[in-house]
Amino acid sequence: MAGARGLLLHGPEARAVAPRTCSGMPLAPERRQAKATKRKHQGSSEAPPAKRRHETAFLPAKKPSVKETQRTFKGNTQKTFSPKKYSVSTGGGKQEERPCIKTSSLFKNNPEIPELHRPVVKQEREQVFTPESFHELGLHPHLISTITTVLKMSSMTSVQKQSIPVLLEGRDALVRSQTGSGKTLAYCIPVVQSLQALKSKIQRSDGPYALVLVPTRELALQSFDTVQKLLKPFTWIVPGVLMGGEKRKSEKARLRKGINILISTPGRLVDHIKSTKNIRFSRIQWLVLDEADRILDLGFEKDITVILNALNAECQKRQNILLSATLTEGVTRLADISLHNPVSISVLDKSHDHSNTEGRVAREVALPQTSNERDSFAIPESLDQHVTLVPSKLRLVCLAAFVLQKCKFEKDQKMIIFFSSCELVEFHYTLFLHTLLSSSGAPASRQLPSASSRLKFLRLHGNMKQEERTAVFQEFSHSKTGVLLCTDVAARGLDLPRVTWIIQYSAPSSPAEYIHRIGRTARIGCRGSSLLILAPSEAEYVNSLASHKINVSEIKMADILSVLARDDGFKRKQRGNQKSHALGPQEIQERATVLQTVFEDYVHSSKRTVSWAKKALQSFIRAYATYPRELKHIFHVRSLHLGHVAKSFGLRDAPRNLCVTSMKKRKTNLRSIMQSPAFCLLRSRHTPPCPANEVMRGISQ
Ligand SMILES: Nc1ncnc2c1ncn2[C@@H]1O[C@H](COP(=O)(O)OP(=O)(O)OP(=O)(O)O)[C@@H](O)[C@H]1O
Repeated sequence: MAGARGLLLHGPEARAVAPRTCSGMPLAPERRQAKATKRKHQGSSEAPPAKRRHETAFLPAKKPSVKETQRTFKGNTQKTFSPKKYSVSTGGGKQEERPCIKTSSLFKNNPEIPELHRPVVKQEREQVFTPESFHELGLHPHLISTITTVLKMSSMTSVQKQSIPVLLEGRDALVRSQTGSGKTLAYCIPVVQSLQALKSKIQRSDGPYALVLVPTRELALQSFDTVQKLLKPFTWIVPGVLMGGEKRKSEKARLRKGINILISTPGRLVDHIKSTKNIRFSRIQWLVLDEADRILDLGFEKDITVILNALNAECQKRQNILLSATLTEGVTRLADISLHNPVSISVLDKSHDHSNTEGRVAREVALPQTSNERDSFAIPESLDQHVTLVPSKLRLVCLAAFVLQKCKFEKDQKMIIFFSSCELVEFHYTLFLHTLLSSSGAPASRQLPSASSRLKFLRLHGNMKQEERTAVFQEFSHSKTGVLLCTDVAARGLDLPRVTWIIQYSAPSSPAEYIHRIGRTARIGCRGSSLLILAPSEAEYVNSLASHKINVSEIKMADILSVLARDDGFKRKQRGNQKSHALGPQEIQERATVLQTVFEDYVHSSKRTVSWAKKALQSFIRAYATYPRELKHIFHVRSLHLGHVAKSFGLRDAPRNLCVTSMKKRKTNLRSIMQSPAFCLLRSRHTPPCPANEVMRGISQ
């Protein structure tokens, strides 16, 4: 079984992997194929020799010769440990004798890790700060004092220096600058400056003068917070946020009272446009689309059209701004229809092209039309990007070792780990909570992550209730340390201070996604690092990144695993007077096996946990099948070795009856379902919209 791939799913298991909406509801009943058909092996660099078929077999119960007990990382609970034979117990410390299991070796029959011949490319650079202060902009003195005393900022960033005067002149603009370069204030300052200066003083009951659209709820909250701070001296201007997750009734009540600067996710606004009579746009002077390309990615294009039509019906003249760190063809199209004679602002440091000129700011009138202009991205200079190649079997231990290395042995580390689906986030979050926390001195399972002072896990994804999402966002934001496991819901625009590491455990599906994920660190000139974890068969992705002027340097898997040598909690118990090995590769491998065993113990502690791990594996495969066509030669389900991937879910054997063969059909079905009016209505009523790709990958807002 370990070698079986591409098996069909049917019955209850098929329902378990049926594509879901953000709230976890099945999108539509789909016809399942009645018969299971096995796919033949196809050549792949992940395919190990035939021997592997015998590796992961459940053996009949056999009395262990030496009494063995559960391992935790503390290293003092176990009596003996054998990587081949051991008993299983629950993560909560309750011992439970199980049949003796024979596990496959983590380090045998893995595909070879290829040498990475990465092309070194010259990355685009932007200068973050300028020497100029906000005083030079001619802003209201109270606004300046708010910026300097409340926000504690003195000099402008490049994008602010370039955008604010243009926007104060009344021009439309398409603004592109690297992540964490201060784009939010680049539009908030001119909006507040112009609204406070209006001759007839704004009344709350006037309704919106400015409308800011953002793709996610967390970003809506964050932008609202910034606007609120800037408005401190101008108490007559009222900001407000609409973002779903809150009762529509209370949002309606706030709209009725009046909101002058309205920040919203597109879906929720459309909802109100259709159902709330109190929403008026006759006074709108500003329309801002922040993270414009993401708004389109998430399938909000229709919603944007509804909003533009509603605005145009009531007011013709307004200033429009589109902002993002990355631009897509869709944004250029959107710019064409929503911007009037715009200025295109791009903050690229061209000093390496013009040896005697300083980093300068490009202020172009023409919008970037060619894919070349769009496809190369500036990355903060203070961001060190890494990649590591890890065979599928070793992915989980490698991730855990990296987390332990940073968060247990180094000070003040704050990390975000990106996964491709809500299910994957939930799985790894729960697994780490029940296994890794016990190693750091916390009283084992059923403990809230915050119970451990050394390791703290949080998670954020679209299947969570809004109150929980907000609480996690706030907690991680204010925390000095911790590990946030999340979907791409946290990839855009979120300004989470002091994040030191970004891990991409699931590779992104586009360079833009890559840029935004890593952009959660190294913000506003701070230092930060990122690590992309790839399988050996995915090594070519490094070249794909290089074609977008993205440079990554390699960290060897062995170096990541070597951290296990620092913690005797992973040590294999020696029998009798047996001398401990020197901490060479052999000992590291043994310790990695101990770590893997802890995961497997937890996963196999009950039928429920096994089935939960299988569902997570299904979600992984489903997500893997949805990489865009241009990346399919790198990420193709056929190159996955199911038995090996299963191991990275703590499963000792490749589950039967997993289906990946009907993905294509399902994808088509999903697209048509999502485009149907019924689905649009459903998603606007119950959930924020997800693009077809994201629903299929299980990602939701
Ligand atoms: N002039 C400034 N001086 C110091 N800090 C600033 C300045 N402008 C903005 N910041 C801070 O920089 C951080 C990043 O700003 P912001 O979130 O606006 O970046 P961004 O360009 O929108 O990033 P992304 O593309 O990821 O959305 C914020 O914490 C913000 O408060």
